[in-house]
Amino acid sequence: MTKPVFSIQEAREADAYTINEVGIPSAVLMERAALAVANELQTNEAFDLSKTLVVAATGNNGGDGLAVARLLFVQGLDVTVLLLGNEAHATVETQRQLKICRHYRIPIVTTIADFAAFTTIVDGIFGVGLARPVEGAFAETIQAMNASPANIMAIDVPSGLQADTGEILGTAIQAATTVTMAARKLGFTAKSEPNTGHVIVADIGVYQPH
Ligand SMILES: NC(=O)C1=CN([C@@H]2O[C@H](COP(=O)(O)OP(=O)(O)OC[C@H]3O[C@@H](n4cnc5c(N)ncnc54)[C@H](O)[C@@H]3O)[C@@H](O)[C@H]2O)[C@H](O)CC1
Ligand SMILES: [K+]
Repeated sequence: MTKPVFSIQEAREADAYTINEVGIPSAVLMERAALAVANELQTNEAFDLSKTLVVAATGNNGGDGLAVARLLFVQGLDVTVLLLGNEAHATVETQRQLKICRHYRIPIVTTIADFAAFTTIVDGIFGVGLARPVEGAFAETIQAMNASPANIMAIDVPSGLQADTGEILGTAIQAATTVTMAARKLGFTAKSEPNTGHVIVADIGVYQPH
């Protein structure tokens, strides 16, 4: 039986158990995570998908974001990817998703002049891997995303929120909706509602060891 709320540790253990013991490839988990996010974007009327920006960093949260961008793109939707961080540091799964986005020639940029030009923004910057206060270009990007009129969809954790404590590490995304994988996170309390927005738990086939 899987607990309804995970700590970061439990999320990582469940992820590792599913991949290494159950044998479901991490790429499958990433695809299921992306499908859950893309489905919510396409069925929730709060999200106007006329012009979507997916902001991705180089961890697996970014990989989820890149897969979301591709899923929207193949539906004929107008999608742009803003890639943050050093691509050379990207995880294996995120490198795979970058390659797929490039196959489809999805626009991938490293700067955005006007975030207000977008009707929906997807936050694929940091998930449970947030390890220190957000600074520099990452902080500026989060602040520009929050300042835009677009509704924000956060993937797994609103970036900048510490998923165990609900603490804001420097600055954090203010999402309309967060689609979180496998279980709510400990830090998703009433106090962090301005950052998480409405929380949806996606069953992506990740369960705790039993
Ligand atoms: N739970 C599941 O079963 C699944 C989760 N998925 C997604 O994977 C992320 C976790 O991915 P991970 O690579 O561990 O880390 P993140 O992408 O969250 O980000 C960490 C990344 O960013 C760097 N970093 C951390 N803090 C900072 C900072 N303050 N400034 C700059 N850079 C920072 C760090 O070095 C890492 O590179 C999870 O949230 C889900 O979205 C799977 O895709 C599907 C299954
Ligand atoms: K995120």
